[in-house]
Amino acid sequence: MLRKVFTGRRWTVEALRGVDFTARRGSVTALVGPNGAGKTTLLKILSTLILPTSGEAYVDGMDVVSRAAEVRRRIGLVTVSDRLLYYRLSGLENLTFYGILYGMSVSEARSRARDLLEVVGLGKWGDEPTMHYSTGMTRRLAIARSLMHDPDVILLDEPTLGIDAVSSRRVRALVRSLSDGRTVVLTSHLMKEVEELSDSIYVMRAGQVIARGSPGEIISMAGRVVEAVLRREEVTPELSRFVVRDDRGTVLLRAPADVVPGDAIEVREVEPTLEDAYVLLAGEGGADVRPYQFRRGGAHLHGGPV
Ligand SMILES: Nc1ncnc2c1ncn2[C@@H]1O[C@H](COP(=O)(O)OP(=O)(O)OP(=O)(O)O)[C@@H](O)[C@H]1O
Repeated sequence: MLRKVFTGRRWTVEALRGVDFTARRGSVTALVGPNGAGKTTLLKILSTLILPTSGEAYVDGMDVVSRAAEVRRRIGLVTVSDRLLYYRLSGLENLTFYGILYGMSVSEARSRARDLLEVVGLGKWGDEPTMHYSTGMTRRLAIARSLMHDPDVILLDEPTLGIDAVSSRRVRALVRSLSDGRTVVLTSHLMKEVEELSDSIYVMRAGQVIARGSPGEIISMAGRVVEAVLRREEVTPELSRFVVRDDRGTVLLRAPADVVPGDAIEVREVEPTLEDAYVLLAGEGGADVRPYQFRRGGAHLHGGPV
């Protein structure tokens, strides 16, 4: 069970309170949860950027603490704030530079960089300084960079944050293709994206995993879901997280059937979505949901026990 406590002189934050995590090769695993749930902290531990306070984490069966250097060689990390690109350099030069840092010869690095620019759909832009790239293009270049050393594991923190719908589609298609033979772990707040992309989902809240399963399994945790129109005064604080539209006087909810009051103005059963399950699990009161049972302690990225 992984724990991570951040401490200052006068404060302590328990970012991970005993998390058990396994991601499999050839699949996309998503970490979802409200702000502060501990998703990024978990990614940082898996990528050896920070040390766990206690517990173990493995990548390909290797302990991220005692074998950090080997783990790093097997991991590609893509984060939201990309300060690792040199804006005056072209996409090709940026990638080549990283290839050289990974020990490749200049020609080897340049050739791999050219190939990867094609993979991420930036072939035509390779010679353009990256300061001219859009946010979506920069994100794709960051993904290409994370692939330079051909890692087995790709960790992506909010890969489509801040990019437009068309670019997001390209990034999602790219992420999906990355899982071919690799282990992909991503965080996202977009439940549609998670539903579309992932094979396995961990729902985190306040440093703990409160549910995990395939998208279908997580969706089924929402039970029967209805859309209901209520008078505004009927919306209790417990119901407020289910509100999807607030017109004057009446309010539209999407909620589990059993929480909707019997005297609702209108009730209609709908197909549950991942977002419905997420709102139920991770929203206020989500802590009431009992955590699922886990088989082994620690965190594993493929190769670990299942
Ligand atoms: N370096 C740090 N020093 C102190 N506290 C930190 C540090 N990094 C994270 N935390 C705290 O740990 C908790 C978990 O943060 P984390 O960034 O892992 O959450 P998250 O699930 O990724 O959230 P978000 O969705 O907002 O990215 C938060 O309370 C955060 O404030």
